[in-house]
Amino acid sequence: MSSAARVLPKAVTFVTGNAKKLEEVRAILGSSVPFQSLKLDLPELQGEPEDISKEKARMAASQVNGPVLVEDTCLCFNALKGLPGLNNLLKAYEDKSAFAMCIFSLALGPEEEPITFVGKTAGKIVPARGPNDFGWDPVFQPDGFGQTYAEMPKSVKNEISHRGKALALVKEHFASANYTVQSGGSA
Ligand SMILES: O=c1nc[nH]c2c1ncn2[C@H]1C[C@H](O)[C@@H](COP(=O)(O)OP(=O)(O)OP(=O)(O)O)O1
Ligand SMILES: [Mg+2]
Repeated sequence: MSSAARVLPKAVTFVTGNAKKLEEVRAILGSSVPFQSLKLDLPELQGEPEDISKEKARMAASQVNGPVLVEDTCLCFNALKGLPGLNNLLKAYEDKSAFAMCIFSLALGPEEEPITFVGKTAGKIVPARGPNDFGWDPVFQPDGFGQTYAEMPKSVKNEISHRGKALALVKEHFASANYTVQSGGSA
């Protein structure tokens, strides 16, 4: 079903201070979701992941005064009942299973209810292998693979990752929502 195009006052701003994240988001979204990026100082909130993400989107949308996409990621340990935690803490537990979770929230403006998109990839915590340039990539080995995130080619990580799965939903949303940017709004 196609619906009338929703006109946005300007292009979506992806708010992050993390360059590695931005690199992956660019690679995964390509030209399917036009966006610009911006680093904002936003408080790190406490609470349920989806609530935190929505609140972050609301705050970002009011600072930008326009549509924003925000993202939070955690590595959650099943031994700790899904809590994010320090890898060292896990040494005390037999159960090394974990999942990587990514939540994006899209707020079309400061007064609009954010929409969330969640991606999860199950795996286990292993002794570090591979390049050490992005967070916990060297210690997370996704189920069904012999390599850690850090050892995989980027294209493989992006295909199967928590971020890739969440962004597939973001892409679907943009494809069906049919947003257009007001002329004069930055591209
Ligand atoms: O795919 C990933 N592979 C490995 N490590 C990752 C990944 N994605 C996030 N990370 C790390 C970065 C940060 O140490 C922590 C929490 O991330 P998180 O709070 O969402 O990111 P951040 O504060 O660096 O950036 P932002 O400005 O977007 O909130 O997990
Ligand atoms: Mg953060």
